[in-house]
Amino acid sequence: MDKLVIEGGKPLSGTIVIQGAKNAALPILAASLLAEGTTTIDSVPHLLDIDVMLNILRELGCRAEHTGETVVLDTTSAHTSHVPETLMKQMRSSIFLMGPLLARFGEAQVYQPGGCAIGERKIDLHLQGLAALGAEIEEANNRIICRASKLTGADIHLSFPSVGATENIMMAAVLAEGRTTISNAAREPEIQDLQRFLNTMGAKIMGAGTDTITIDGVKELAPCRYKVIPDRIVTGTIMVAAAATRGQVTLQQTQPAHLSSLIHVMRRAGVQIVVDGDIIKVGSSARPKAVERIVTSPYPAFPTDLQSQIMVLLALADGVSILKETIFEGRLKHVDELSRMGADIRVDMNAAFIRGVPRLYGATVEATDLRAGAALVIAGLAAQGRTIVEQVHHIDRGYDRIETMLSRLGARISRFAPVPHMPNN
Ligand SMILES: CC(=O)N[C@H]1[C@@H](OP(=O)(O)OP(=O)(O)OC[C@H]2O[C@@H](n3ccc(=O)[nH]c3=O)[C@H](O)[C@@H]2O)O[C@H](CO)[C@@H](O)[C@@H]1O
Ligand SMILES: C=C(OP(=O)(O)O)C(=O)O
Repeated sequence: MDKLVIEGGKPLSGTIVIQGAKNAALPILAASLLAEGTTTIDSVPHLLDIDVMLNILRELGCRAEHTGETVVLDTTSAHTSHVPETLMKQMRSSIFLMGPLLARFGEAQVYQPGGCAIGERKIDLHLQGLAALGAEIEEANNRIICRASKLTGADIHLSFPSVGATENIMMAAVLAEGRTTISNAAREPEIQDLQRFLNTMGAKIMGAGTDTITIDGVKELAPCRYKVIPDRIVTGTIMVAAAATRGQVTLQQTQPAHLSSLIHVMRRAGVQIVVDGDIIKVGSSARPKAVERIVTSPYPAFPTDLQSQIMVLLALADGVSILKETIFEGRLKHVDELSRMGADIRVDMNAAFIRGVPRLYGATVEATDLRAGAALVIAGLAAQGRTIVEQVHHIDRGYDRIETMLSRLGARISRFAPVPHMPNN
């Protein structure tokens, strides 16, 4: 397992171009299955999750090449609706195959998806949505089989605005007969990106970005070329890293409108942020101020995917902050690791009470999930001394070579891969 070794205490400085969004690219790649032929997707980052998605698509019979930031995907010879269990287990986003497979083949044979251990992460809302469109669903042990000789539009109300369920239902409903309306839909920017992509393929979807999405089914979709939006969570991670190290960083090719809640919180913490078109400049020279209360909630509120990163800034702030996680019940595991670095944080139920300390100290810590890992990297950059972050594969799910990106900003960070064992003879 790779490790990151960080010599902390150096302010980040320089300019960085933000990668395409993992959480937009993954459903878009799955949705490409809906059209027969060659679709080209630009701005696709090199991530473990993207590799897994491309391997699943290959297993289904597609041809997929990822060169530079572009994926060329030929879905013509896709021939099976069965996603192997081993690939399903490698990430949560494997569940995105369910809607497109059902719409294209009238059947999807999948398994409970895997992914980071941040909560129970049920898929009941995905299944209820597909059932409302006419799918028959069989569940036995870990296996899920959805079948529908015909999908028919329906009015679907989500009891919670689940991002993945909204996307799966959109992807199944595009080829259904008639109109589907999703109410209490998730409003995340990645849903708007999926709508734009599907409409570029010839779908008729309106309303993404609001809580009501209307999908008028079409007979078929055509392949297209499409560019994925910038990754708002990677943008946010670098913004927090710049502030925590008291550096000056310019982030290019961002979508600042997608980060309003983070910008608001960081400004309350005393960080200077200048927005100019698609550029965000972050600068900080003083100790951050505590922020009384931050609550993670569905977009446009503060994102759960930036909760662990902002905690590092608050751990260094002057005063006491409260950070409440309402989306995933198991997403405060980084607290123990940050405490090993000198942070003073107490957890009560789903709330972290953070008493800021003047400095953190390097330690050997373990990335327990993707964003927890990113937070530990930020903590290591800001800390005095050497930090070793273990279980880096979690971070590789969402950051395209994080050490290369941070080295460009002057960070002292290197990756160490285990030396392969050489037999004596
Ligand atoms: C690939 C991707 O886009 N991942 C994002 C997506 O995950 P994901 O789509 O899995 O997140 P959801 O919005 O579905 O989940 C939010 C909450 O709803 C619950 N739930 C969800 C579905 C369901 O059928 N039943 C159910 O109870 C989950 O357990 C969780 O507590 O949105 C999350 C919330 O913004 C982000 O943290 C993830 O980075
Ligand atoms: C939780 C995340 O991703 P996933 O839904 O793919 O596990 C994330 O991106 O922070």
